[in-house]
Amino acid sequence: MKLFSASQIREIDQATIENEPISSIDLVERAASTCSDWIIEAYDHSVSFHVFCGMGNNGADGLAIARHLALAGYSVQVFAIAHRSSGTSNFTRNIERLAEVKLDVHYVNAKKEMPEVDETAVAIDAILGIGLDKPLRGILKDVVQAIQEGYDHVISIDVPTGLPSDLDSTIKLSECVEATHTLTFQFPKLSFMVAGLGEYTGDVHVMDIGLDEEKIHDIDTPYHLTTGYDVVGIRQDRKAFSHKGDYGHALIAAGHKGMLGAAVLATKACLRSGAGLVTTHIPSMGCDVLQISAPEAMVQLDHSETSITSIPIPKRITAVGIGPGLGREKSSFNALTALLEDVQVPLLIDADALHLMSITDSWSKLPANSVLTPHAGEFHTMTGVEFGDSISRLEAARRWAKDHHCIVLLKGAYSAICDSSGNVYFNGSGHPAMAAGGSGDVLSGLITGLLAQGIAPLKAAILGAWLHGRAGEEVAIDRGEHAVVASDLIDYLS
Ligand SMILES: NC(=O)C1=CN([C@@H]2O[C@H](COP(=O)(O)OP(=O)(O)OC[C@H]3O[C@@H](n4cnc5c(N)ncnc54)[C@H](O)[C@@H]3O)[C@@H](O)[C@H]2O)[C@@H](O)CC1
Ligand SMILES: Nc1ncnc2c1ncn2[C@@H]1O[C@H](COP(=O)(O)OP(=O)(O)O)[C@@H](O)[C@H]1O
Ligand SMILES: [K+]
Repeated sequence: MKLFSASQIREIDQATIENEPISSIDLVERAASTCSDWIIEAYDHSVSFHVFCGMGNNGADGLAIARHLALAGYSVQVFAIAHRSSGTSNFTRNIERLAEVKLDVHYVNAKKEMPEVDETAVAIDAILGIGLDKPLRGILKDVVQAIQEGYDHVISIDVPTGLPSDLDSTIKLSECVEATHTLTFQFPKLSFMVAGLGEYTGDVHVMDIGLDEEKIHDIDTPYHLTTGYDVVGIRQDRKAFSHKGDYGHALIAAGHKGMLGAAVLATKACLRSGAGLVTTHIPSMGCDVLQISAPEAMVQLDHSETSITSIPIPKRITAVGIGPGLGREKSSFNALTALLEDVQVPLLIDADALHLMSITDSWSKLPANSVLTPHAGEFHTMTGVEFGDSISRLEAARRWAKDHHCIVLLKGAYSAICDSSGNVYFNGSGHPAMAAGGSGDVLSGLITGLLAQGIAPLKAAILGAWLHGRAGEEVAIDRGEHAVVASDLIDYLS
């Protein structure tokens, strides 16, 4: 799915109005009825809705939603926030239409005019959407604060009020509605994808409002969100007369004393990727551990008992993954450097291997099209980008992928897969249950196995991240989000 900036979304809105054709007021009506349908499905009549509306089109959506909910028999109160002297024509027309359901509008000019809140009240935030063009001040700031303080449950329409939609917005986040649900029109907004901003949306629900498909197709954007639809066909169905040799042979180089579990996790995930054969190179002390926990894998033992010191590449290997639990010893660095010179097949670099390359500044040796899978900490070591600044981190990852002709899979809640042409594919699956040690080892084993099957590096990264996240979602349902460990993810790979 393509993701767009606020100005591109306006262009698509406009194209819809002109080409369908549909009037702006009818488009607002369509947007509002998709939201009210969703709300009616999700809430019974024991709740009462306090609908807060700005004076632009987001507010117009709110007024129309209020009308639909009143028609459906809900208790509804409507509050218009007087942040400017007059509303848009869509706003004014929807104010008039409230008379059809005998709803009054309460204009809020000061915080003290906010309603009393009881435990049945659910706030609907239709104050500002993609039109946010400056930080909230005055009455807007006060109202957002009052919503934050007063309501446990908030449904934001399109965008939580106060949240910039774009990644390059110059508006510093100050006051912002923290939504329970965000009903967003047609596309999640770019800011939803990054830490520090995405937290404000709560659960995101995409409302299809039938925007112009041709325009969506024609407008270029570097940003994409992977959905189940996007990964269909990346991995081919297995052929009836195929054999293991048809599905590649992966080499995993992982583990040192005290971190052999990382090698086990990566190996088991690689086996579950569909790769025909998996060989794991480990320190010799790991032999029994690996053979018992992953009997399907072949083991190649290092001369060293406790760490990896050289990595011969067996014949007919079709992809190599290096890094999980590798350790940071000089001898392992030497093994890594020799591997970089020898390797002729797709390569994935993760974890300690990324660290070793960073502290020795060995990036010039990186083979083109390699897949790197850093988390924020590893990416900080690679580039020096501050840990807390998710937008700069994303930009730096895009630059890095371009400069080094590689794929950077920046891990996080919406992992960002950056390619060498500047595209970013956010991963749309996943669950916070996955925020636990070893999850990343599973991902790197899985992607290595996909590379081994001949899937191109970008597609392997996209599919691997998707399957990994789906496993997290499924296991969180079955085990409960607190009890998930990385091994569980392997059991749920499909
Ligand atoms: N254009 C269309 O036909 C559609 C628009 N839709 C809705 O329209 C919204 C966008 O509408 P608008 O462009 O009217 O913008 P908003 O309703 O988001 O904002 C209204 C106006 O408030 C002002 N404003 C922004 N930030 C402010 C601040 N911090 N302090 C004071 N004033 C501020 C701006 O002048 C802005 O244009 C979308 O988010 C969506 O909810 C949907 O109904 C779908 C169709
Ligand atoms: N809140 C979250 N939501 C979705 N996925 C997450 C979340 N937190 C972590 N993950 C995923 O879990 C994995 C964690 O990887 P990583 O931090 O490298 O773990 P480790 O180093 O312990 O193996 C990544 O793939 C990341 O995308
Ligand atoms: K809003």
